[in-house]
Amino acid sequence: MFIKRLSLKDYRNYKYTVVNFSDGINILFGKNAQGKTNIIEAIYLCATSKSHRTSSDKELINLEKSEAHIKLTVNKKGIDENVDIHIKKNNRKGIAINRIPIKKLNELLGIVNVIIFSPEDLGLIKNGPKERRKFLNLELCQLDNIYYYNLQQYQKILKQRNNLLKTLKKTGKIDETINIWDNQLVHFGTKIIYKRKEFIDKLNLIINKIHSDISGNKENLQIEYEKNVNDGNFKQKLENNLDKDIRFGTTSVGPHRDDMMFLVNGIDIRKYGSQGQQRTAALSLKLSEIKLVIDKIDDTPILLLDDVLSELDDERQKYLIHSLKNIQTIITCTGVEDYIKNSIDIGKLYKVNNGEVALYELPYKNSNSSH
Ligand SMILES: Nc1ncnc2c1ncn2[C@@H]1O[C@H](COP(=O)(O)OP(=O)(O)OP(=O)(O)O)[C@@H](O)[C@H]1O
Repeated sequence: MFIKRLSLKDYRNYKYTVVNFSDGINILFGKNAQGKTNIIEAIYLCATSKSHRTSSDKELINLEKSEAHIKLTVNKKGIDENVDIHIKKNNRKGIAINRIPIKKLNELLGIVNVIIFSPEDLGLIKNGPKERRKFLNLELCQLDNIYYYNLQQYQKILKQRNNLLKTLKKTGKIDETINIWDNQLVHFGTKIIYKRKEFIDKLNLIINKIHSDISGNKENLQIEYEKNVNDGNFKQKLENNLDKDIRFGTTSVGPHRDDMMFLVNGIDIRKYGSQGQQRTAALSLKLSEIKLVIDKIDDTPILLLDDVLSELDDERQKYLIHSLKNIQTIITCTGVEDYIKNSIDIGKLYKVNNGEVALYELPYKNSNSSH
C-alpha cells in the first residue's frame, strides 16, 4: 500500500497543506522545528487514531484555531481508501473511512498500516521494560483488533483493581469484589500473554537471519519473552501478593510487568551489550516487524523514518535503505547529503519550511534505480 496524498488544515503549524507522495522513497527535509515530524505524526494518526508523541488531541490543533482536519488517501492494491479526521477543541474527534463515520476507534486499525522508526526506537533495547511493552502493544494492536480490545479491557480492570486496593488500605477490610476483578484480570491477561508469546515466536523466526546479515554473520540474536506470570499461575500470584498490593496500592503481578530479553550470542544485551549492538538489534527488530506485517496483511506497510537515518552508521544506513525496495518510505531529515552519498533513489523530495511543504528539484537521478 502507499499513501497518495495527505492534506492538513489547521494542524499544528500547518494552515493548509497538501502533500502528494511517491510510492517509493519520499524525503522531507528542513531545519529543526519546521514541521517535518508533524507530517509523520499526522500519517501515524490516520493509521492508529493516536499521535505517537502526545495523548492530548488538543495539542494537534493549531494554537490559533479551534479545530483541525486531516485527510489521507491510501492506495491498496489499486483501490483508493480515504481517512478523514476532524479534531475539535471541546469535543471528541470524529473519524470517517470513505466518508462513513466510524463509531469505535479500532475500526480504523488496519486501513493504513504504518511502521514508524524514530531515534527513540534505537534505544528500545537499552531503555526500561516500559518501552519494550509499549513496542509489543503498539505492534500487536496494529496487527490484531482482538488484542487491542483485550488490552483495553485489561487496562480498565487493572485501574479499577488498583483503586480498590487503595480503598482497602484505608478501610483495612478485605472486600469480596477483589475476587471479581482478579478473575477478570486473569481472563484478559491470559489472552494478552498468549498473543505476546505468539508474536515473539514469530519475530524469532525472522530476526536472526536479518541480524546475522547486518552484523556480517558475527552475531546471533534471539528474543526471549520474560513473562511476569504464566497463564497457569496468574490467579495464584495475585492472591499471594494481595497483602503487598494493598500496602502499595498497586497490582504487582501480571502482563503489565512483562519484558523482552535480547540475547546476542547468548548474552543479555540490555545489560551487557555495547551501544552499537543494542542499536543494531533495534534495527533488526524493526526490519523483522516489516516482514511480519507484510506476511500478516499480504501487502506492504508504509515505513515512516523520523530523523533516524543520521543516527545509523553508513553500513547500517545502506542495509536499511536496500531492505526497503517496493516499500513506500517517508523520511524526515535535516540534510540530504547522506542520501546522495549513498546513491539512494529518491522518489520525491520536499523542503519543509515554517509549516509549508514545497516540492524540491531532485539534485540527481540515480541510474541504478529500482523505483
Ligand atoms: N498546536 C500547534 N500550533 C502551532 N504550531 C505548533 C503546534 N504544535 C507544534 N507547533 C510547531 O511545530 C513546530 C515543530 O514541528 P516538528 O516537530 O514537526 O519539527 P521538525 O521539523 O520535525 O523539527 P526537528 O528536526 O527539530 O525534529 C514548532 O515550530 C512548533 O512550535
